Amino acid sequence: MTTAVLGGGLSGLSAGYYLLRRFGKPLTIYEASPRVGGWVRTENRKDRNFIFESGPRTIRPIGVQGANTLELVEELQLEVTPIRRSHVAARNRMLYAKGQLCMLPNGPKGLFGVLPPFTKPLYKALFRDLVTASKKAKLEDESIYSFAERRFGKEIADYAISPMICGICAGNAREISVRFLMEGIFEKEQKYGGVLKGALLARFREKATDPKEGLFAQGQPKLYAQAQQEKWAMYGLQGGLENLPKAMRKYLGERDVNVQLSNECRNLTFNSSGVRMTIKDADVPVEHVVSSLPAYKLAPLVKQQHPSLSAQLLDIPYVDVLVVNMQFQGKLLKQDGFGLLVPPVEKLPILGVIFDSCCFEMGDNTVLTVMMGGHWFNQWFGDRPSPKQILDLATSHVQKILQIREEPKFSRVHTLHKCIPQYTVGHKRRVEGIRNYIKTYKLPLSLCGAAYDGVGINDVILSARRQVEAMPLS
Ligand SMILES: Cc1cc2nc3c(=O)[nH]c(=O)nc-3n(C[C@H](O)[C@H](O)[C@H](O)COP(=O)(O)OP(=O)(O)OC[C@H]3O[C@@H](n4cnc5c(N)ncnc54)[C@H](O)[C@@H]3O)c2cc1C
Ligand SMILES: C=CC1=C(C)c2cc3[nH]c(cc4nc(cc5[nH]c(cc1n2)c(C)c5CCC(=O)O)C(CCC(=O)O)=C4C)c(C)c3C=C
Repeated sequence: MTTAVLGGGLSGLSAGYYLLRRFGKPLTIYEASPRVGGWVRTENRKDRNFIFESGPRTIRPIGVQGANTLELVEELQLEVTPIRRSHVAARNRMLYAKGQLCMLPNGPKGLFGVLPPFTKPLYKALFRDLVTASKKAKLEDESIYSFAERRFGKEIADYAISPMICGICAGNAREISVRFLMEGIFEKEQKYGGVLKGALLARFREKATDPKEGLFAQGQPKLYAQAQQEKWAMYGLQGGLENLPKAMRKYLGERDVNVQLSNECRNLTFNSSGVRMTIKDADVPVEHVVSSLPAYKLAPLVKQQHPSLSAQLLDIPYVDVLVVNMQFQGKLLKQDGFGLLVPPVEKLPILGVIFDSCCFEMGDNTVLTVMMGGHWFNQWFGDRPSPKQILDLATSHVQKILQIREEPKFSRVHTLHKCIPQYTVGHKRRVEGIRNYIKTYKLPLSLCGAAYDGVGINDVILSARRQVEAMPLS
């Protein structure tokens, strides 16, 4: 079967990897830009011993998705930098709220004291869940904010859940589906009438299944076993995360997979023998296409023949994020940790700050990444400030919150346009609708990537694998 992949981000490269494994060649990956990696981008300042990441920097080694990525990392022989659960970056996560830096609890003891910004011990929120009956009418979906408020109260929704949503999709918890992060918890709550009740009763009443079953023919990946044994909370890659797409490109290239850079796909026409792709201005026929493109980029390609599919794809919204990387000379942080998030109720123009030089060894440097915008991009940055204004805003907030007097020695400002999809209420149904359309019209098209099955690195790699494995063999 002749296959093509659209997009050379992590999901497209993964689709290439799994297609090669399942179907062999011929296989071509078309990438619009002159590089692979999509949002994964590292600036490695070897001369000064620090790294700037404008996209992701860590991966979680958890669950089936985590094991799957580690299998790939092992196959590519990449050098990982584990962050163990005992590491300060895994233990210390902070909020900036009510004018102060607040450490989030990192163990059961933290449930019993009153920890700012919360005004009551957290066990009371759990008690509330235990004694609050669920609504009689079962819900298909709701926002993660309304779920958290309903079960645990407004304070948890404002100061725990809302910042967490900012730190994963730069989104507004009042719009994001509870199924995005808490599908299992939500379903048990609906079934058993409470989160704690659900967790306890499901233990006795439901048979546990191993979601990894069937995924690893030769047993679970060695690196995954090592991560579990050594209690990794997350990991990065030596030299930065961009080494992952670079290594994938090299691996595919060495096996004669054609990775065509600066080759944008401009149209797709489906016919009885497959698909005709318009790549730049040339017509290229293939039997099956795997698209890893953001949904809003795929929409115009199918609009002519399938306007309804195109409209459904456009129903998946995206947000813009501003990323400001800064390097300071010397160790300047008073409190080490992964970083801080700013709850949206604080109404500040920053979403949070990541303490890169605490997560990874960067010599005598303090490296920070400030993230801004997301759901609130237009509210704060609608009049398109200059990079200098953005840098000044980020610097002044870092100086105030972290009590740093210095100016950054090096900095970078990136505007990431439509970089992260928003799984708003009803997302799961929306994706089912899109995939059902493709099935009904028997289109030789598979969809993977951040738009559909999860926004993290692990999710997009597994999404590619599952889509390739679901393709018919001929
Ligand atoms: C600021 C930020 C921080 C993040 N942090 C983390 C983190 O810490 N951990 C984590 O797990 N995940 C993180 N993520 C998420 C992670 O980066 C994404 O899950 C992942 O990069 C998405 O990969 P993708 O291949 O699905 O999409 P993309 O990276 O968007 O790749 C799509 C590719 O398609 C190409 N393309 C577009 N149109 C066309 C066309 N018409 N023809 C051909 N090619 C085209 C694009 O140029 C691009 O290369 C973060 C994301 C952002 C934005
Ligand atoms: C502490 C500050 C953080 C900021 C600021 C932040 C911004 C930010 N993150 C994403 C996208 C993702 N982040 C992911 C993981 C992740 N992010 C943080 C913290 C901040 N993120 C942490 C501690 C983690 C690790 C998760 C954990 O261990 O609990 C992920 C992957 C999620 C997954 O399922 O693995 C994504 C995706 C954006 C877009 C963003 C911009 C504001």
